[in-house]
Parts: sequence; C-alpha cells; structure tokens
Amino acid sequence: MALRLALVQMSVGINKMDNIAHACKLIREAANKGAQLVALPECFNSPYGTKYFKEYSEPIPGPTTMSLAQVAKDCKVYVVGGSIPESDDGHLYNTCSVFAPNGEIIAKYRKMHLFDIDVPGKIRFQESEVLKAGNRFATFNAGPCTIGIGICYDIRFAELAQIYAQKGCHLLLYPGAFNMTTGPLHWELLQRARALDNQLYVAAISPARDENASYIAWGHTTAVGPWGDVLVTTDHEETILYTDIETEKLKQVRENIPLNNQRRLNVYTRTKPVQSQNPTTSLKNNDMSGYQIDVNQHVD
Ligand SMILES: NC(=O)CCC(=O)C(=O)O
Repeated sequence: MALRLALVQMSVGINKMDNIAHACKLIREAANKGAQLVALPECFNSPYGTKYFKEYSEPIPGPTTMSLAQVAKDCKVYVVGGSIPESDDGHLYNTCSVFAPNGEIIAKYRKMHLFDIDVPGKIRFQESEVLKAGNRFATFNAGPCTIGIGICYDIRFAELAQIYAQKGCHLLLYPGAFNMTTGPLHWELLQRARALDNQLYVAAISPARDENASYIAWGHTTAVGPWGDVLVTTDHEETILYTDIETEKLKQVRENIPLNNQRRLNVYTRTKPVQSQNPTTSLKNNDMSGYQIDVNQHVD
C-alpha cells in the first residue's frame, strides 16, 4: 500500500493573508490530483527572517492553522503545515502543525535546533535572537506510514532522524529553507544521508526562490528513497512535486543491508550526562558538555 505525497514549493510574499490563501489553493490543487498528504515549506505565511517573525506570529490555533484545518477537511487530505512563527506565553517558536483529513491537529512540532550559523562574508543567521527552541518530537500516522517531523536546520542532526527511525517512522518530512551558500552542496546531501543512515524516506520542502527577498531560498524541494536515491526533485520555481511512499520498500532495503542487526551498540555506548559541579547552575537544553562518547572504551 502506498501513500501519495505532494510537496508544495510555493512562492511566499510579504502579505500574510495572501500567503495563507495561496497555500490553501495549492493544497486543493494537489488534492485534486490525487495527493493524500500535502506538505508545505518552512515559514510559508511569512518571509523568512528574524525581523519578520514577531509581526507575522500568531497562536495555534490561529488564523493560519484554522485555514489549513478547513482545507484539510474540505479536501480530506493530511496537511503538513510547513512552519509558521508561533507565539505562545511570551515566546516565539518556528512551528509545524499537522492536520488529519477531518481537520483536527494531530501533531505539532517546534523547531528543535535553531538555525544559528556564521559563515564570514557569506551568511550569518541567528534564529535564537528571537526564537525559542522546542524540545519535543512529533510523529503521526497517515495510511500505512508513520511520519516524523523536523524543520530545516534539524536535518543536520543525525540523532533526531535516528530517534524517529527507532520510533518506527517510514518517512521524515523537513519543511526547510536552505540558502544560496549551503543549499548547493548540503541540501540534497543531507537528505540522502539521513535516508541512507536510517533506511527510510526523507523529503524536504522549500519555498520557491524570491531573488528580491532578504533571505534567498535555495528551492530544490526533493524526496529521497530508503536506498538513498532521489525520487523527485526540482529547481527553484513554484511547483508541486508528487511521489509515492511505499512502506514495503523499507523492509526490502533493510533485508538487503541489515544495518539494524549489525549495530555494535555495546561498543559505542554513550556515557550518561555528568552532574554539574556547581549546584547553582544546571545543564541548559543545548549544553552538551556533559555528554560524550567514550572513545577509549573497548569490548573484548
Ligand atoms: N531555515 C533554516 O534552518 C536554514 C538551514 C540552512 O540553510 C542550513 O544550511 O542548515
């Protein structure tokens, strides 16, 4: 049994209500062409940039998610609502909501790894200046598939994908907006790496490129199979890509190359986090100083 997926590489402008209406129109188009699950890009109701997030933010449920809930219900499709700037309790998050064909929100994921990079002379971006990171995984079931959600920069963290694989995911969806510096080399490579590491499907959904935007997206929405093969991809214009997710393929690849039975977990166990020496300070969410792989460990 297969799940027909539509990946919507949509143009995003500065008018929030127009962006929402455009997303709904494209979801209807994909559903009319037989898609059972329609996925939108990162930050589809707002231009992508720290200066925009507060102005475009809204609670969930709010105008954007209520519109997506309605279109999911009208079209009887799953909708992976890319991401939007979410406001909650005085904080902003980069959040993906997932809707069932009856319009209910069945999963919500807040970007866990914020996009903070500095490549001198090329790109500096610090999501953490305005956003707070989420701490929760999000999976849901659609037909034969279990699906895990990450957002853009999250794809760089192999651990997240591995945890989703352990949770039984067949497909990982990453709404994303890579840039013109990292996109050309890293965007597809990371999708293929996560797919191959975990022997599952991966898809990443970008906005279409707007050369006049302050942040220029790479585009190239893509889906990769469990063999690491690119199933469908595109350049940077607005378009909708379609592909079928066949859960049986995972079984076949995992029988051919049985990584899951061959891991040497006893050899490469992680040590537990050490307690802070100073009782007045505790480990922050992103403080990995207490974690390490014991490189001297060996098992005879
Ligand atoms: N929106 C993002 O998280 C961008 C991530 C990105 O471009 C990267 O290189 O990583």
